[in-house]
Amino acid sequence: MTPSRWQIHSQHTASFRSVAPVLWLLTGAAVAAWAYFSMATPERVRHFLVLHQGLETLSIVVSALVFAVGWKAHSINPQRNVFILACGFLGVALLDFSHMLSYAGMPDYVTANSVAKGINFWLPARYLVAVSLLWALGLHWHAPGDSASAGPGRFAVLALVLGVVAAVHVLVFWYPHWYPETYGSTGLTPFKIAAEYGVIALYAASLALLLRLARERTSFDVARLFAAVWVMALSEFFFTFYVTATDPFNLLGHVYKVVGYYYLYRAIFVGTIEAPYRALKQSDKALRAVLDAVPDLMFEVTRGGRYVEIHTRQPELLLLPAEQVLGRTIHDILPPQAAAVAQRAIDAAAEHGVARDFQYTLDLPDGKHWFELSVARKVMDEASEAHFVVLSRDITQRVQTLDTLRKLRHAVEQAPNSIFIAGADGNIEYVNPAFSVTTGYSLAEVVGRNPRLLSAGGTPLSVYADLWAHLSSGRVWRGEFLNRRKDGREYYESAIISPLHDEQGRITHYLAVQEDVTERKRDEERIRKLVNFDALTGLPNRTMFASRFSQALALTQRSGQHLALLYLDLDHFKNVNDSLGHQVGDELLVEIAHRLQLVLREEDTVSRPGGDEFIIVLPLADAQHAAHVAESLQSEVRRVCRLGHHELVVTSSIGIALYPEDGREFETLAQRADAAMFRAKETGRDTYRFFSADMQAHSLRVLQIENALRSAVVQNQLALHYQPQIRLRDRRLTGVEALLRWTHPELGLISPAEFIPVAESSGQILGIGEWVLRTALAQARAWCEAGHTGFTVAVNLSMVQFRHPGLVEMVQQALADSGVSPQMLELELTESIAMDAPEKVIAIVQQLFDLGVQLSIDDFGTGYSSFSYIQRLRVHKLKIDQSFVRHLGEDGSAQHIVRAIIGLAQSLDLESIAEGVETATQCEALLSLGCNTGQGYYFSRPVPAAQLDAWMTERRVTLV
Ligand SMILES: Nc1nc2c(ncn2[C@@H]2O[C@H](COP(=O)(O)O[C@H]3[C@@H](O)[C@H](n4cnc5c(=O)[nH]c(N)nc54)O[C@@H]3COP(=O)(O)O)[C@@H](O)[C@H]2O)c(=O)[nH]1
Repeated sequence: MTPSRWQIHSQHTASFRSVAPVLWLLTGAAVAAWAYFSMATPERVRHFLVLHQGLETLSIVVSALVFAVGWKAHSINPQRNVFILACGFLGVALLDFSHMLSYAGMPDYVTANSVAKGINFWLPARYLVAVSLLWALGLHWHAPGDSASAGPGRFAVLALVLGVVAAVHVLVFWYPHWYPETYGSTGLTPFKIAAEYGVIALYAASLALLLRLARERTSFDVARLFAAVWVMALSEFFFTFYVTATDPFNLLGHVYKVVGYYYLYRAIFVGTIEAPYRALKQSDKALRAVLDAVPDLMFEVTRGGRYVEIHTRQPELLLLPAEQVLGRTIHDILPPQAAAVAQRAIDAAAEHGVARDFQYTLDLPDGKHWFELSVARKVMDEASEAHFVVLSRDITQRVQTLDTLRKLRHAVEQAPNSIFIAGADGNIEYVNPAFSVTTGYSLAEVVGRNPRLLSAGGTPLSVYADLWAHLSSGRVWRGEFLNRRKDGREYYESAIISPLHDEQGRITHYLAVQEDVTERKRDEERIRKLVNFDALTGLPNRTMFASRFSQALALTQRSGQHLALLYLDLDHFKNVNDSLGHQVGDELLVEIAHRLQLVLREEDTVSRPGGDEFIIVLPLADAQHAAHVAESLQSEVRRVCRLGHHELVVTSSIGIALYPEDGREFETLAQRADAAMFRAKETGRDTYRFFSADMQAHSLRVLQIENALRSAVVQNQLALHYQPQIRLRDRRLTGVEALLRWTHPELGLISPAEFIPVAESSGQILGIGEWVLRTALAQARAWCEAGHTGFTVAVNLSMVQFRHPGLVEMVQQALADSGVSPQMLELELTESIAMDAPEKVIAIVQQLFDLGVQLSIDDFGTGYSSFSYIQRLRVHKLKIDQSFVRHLGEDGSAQHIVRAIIGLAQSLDLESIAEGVETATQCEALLSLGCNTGQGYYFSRPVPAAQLDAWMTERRVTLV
């Protein structure tokens, strides 16, 4: 900061403060003395001469000291100002000495003494002081230690001063008349007074220079010099007042002169002697502080490693106390390995001047420490033995930190996750190898670039907004980006980005740890699809459909409208599977699923709960809309499907249930749509049906039967009736068919056509079927034992029984248990059984055949079995379905079918039997067509075994 015009530099403030009181006092005293002695004629001072001589001697001594100090200081701190003052004061001392010897009252000094002679030496002395001061102050003051600026040398100045002094002496001794009169009979002459004022004027000029210098930093004590000049100026005033040479003004002037000289001496002494020493002390202190601040162990050793000096602030790092180390060598103190390293460092320093980075370890009480040596040869004179300054730095923490950093670097470089570090400006500064592997960009390619170069453009802007909101507030961000590799491939990356802070808490970098999660996302998507979608068709599965249904229901409920649930089942899909294989069946399902979706709106959902069934929810749909959609779906399904080289036409049956009329929750609506779909099947297929009240009643009835059936066997509610099978040619009895009858105490007689399907769907048919077989065999045994043989007892096998793996064993066991000959047992398989899994069926039929039982295919003509397939089935009879027999005689087509079946049986060498024969016409027609056997009400209704005996007797039916 630049001080204001009059402001004293801070360097001088304290010094000025210390001299100010003295100056005020002396000035005040001078004014007071002047006032006091001016009022009355001052009296002569007693013993003036003694006092004068004493004061002069004092001032001569001080002047001599100024010279001595100033002259001698030149060798320490050469300053021209100082030696000018010193030389000046030598002259002053000599002139004052002559002034003292010339004083009146003293023995004559070369020539006769007088007051005037004393003044003649006095005045040149004063001018010499004033001029020396002005000259010295006018020069630039150098800092201690600087060499003197160019100009006359100190001997030249000394010679000049001595010359002036000599000239003054010559003038005063031998040419006093050249000198104007300075003292007369009335005291001081005007010349003398004017000369004194001239000195005062020179002092004033010096004071002005000093005030100017006080505003700057200087190498000398401005305040004391100012005090010296000020007091000397006061002294000069006294010398203008006195009348007689012995009055008080004269004495006071000498006193002030001595004080002034003292201040001058102090200023010179402080500036030249004290200041350099103080500076030296200061620098020594600073050096020591620097040494103390050095954190390292510092040794001075010889070439051989002998310790000469030790300096440390951490004595605990020394292996021994310093006093025990000094005088010994590194080989005495350090372990051999460390000593060898230290010696190598010293040798290297001896050769090159400096040696660095020599490391060794020491086992200290608190563990292993690493030290690093720096050695420098100490510059000494040639003759002395070479010394070396050794700095031993404990780098344990640095080594450990470097070790940690190395591990961290390896961890980052070998991390499987891609990592990058960006600066505060967001530009990349570092990427690890995994980053390059993932992105395809090398470190050099991305350094200085913004990470947005990876963006594939698909990440929502809100993700970036959230990212920067987190980072700018110093928080960690976790999220996902859709990025693009260098080769253009897109990938998903999950990222954790953290801001890195410096000690002041400012964000300096960003650290991103990222992972390519593309595969994981694909897996998740696959799992999501597996969990929620049908693997074959890609349609929502049951779980997903339930969720979509809930949404649709909620939407419908909010709007107060209707919702439709449709159950669609493909008609005779099984035939496709069986005849063309499951591959084609699957392709057909995929195609149908696709077609269904084409018909539906975006808000509609279709699902495949299994097999060839599809369930569809239509939110905000009334009956009319549902019917319209059902028709569209059916016509879309009905279109020809081209699957490979196959051309298929399939139809579908649809059941429809409406919310809220038919139910309020999914289960109820699904059950009712299913019931409606069955009704559609029953009513000829390729149609749709809405759920109705009678279907509801039917469902309840099914439930009732299912429950009641569970106790039917144990409660003895079941019975078998037998219907005769008559050979048409001779009306002989060839067999009987066992037909199940169930009489429930409350529900009454229930037809097997009603309860057998319920027993099948509830799984109870297995137990019931076995009961039928064993009961029929028991009856057969009874007939055998009664002598009625030569006919078969036919038992119906349900599809569920046939599929059961233990069927053959069960039949075998029942036969064995009954003791009935297998030939007497006939098992009726429906044509639909025969169509199920052909190879498996052929195998089971073969096993049953091998048991020796008779086998017939029931309801023949209603299925789709081919000639080649029937040929491979080891059966004995084809049983013509009663629907064809019923229309014999009235319907030409029925006759053709019956003829065809009989022809097929004949060609395969099988028996043919017609069921449902109710009239003689039918009987005749069958006979004429070549049918072997008939069964029907025309011969007999199914009757209990006891009645059958009576019937045989009554109708005189004979056994074969
Ligand atoms: N798995 C089992 N199925 C069985 C068993 N018992 C019967 N059934 C099957 O139930 C269906 C209905 O049987 P049912 O009411 O007994 O009807 C049979 C005859 O009564 C009836 N029939 C016989 N003759 C005539 C006739 O002249 N007119 C006429 N309208 N109906 C007649 O036909 C049924 C015989 O059927 P089928 O077995 O195909 O020969 C029926 O499908 C039975 O198979 C059983 O124990 N197990």
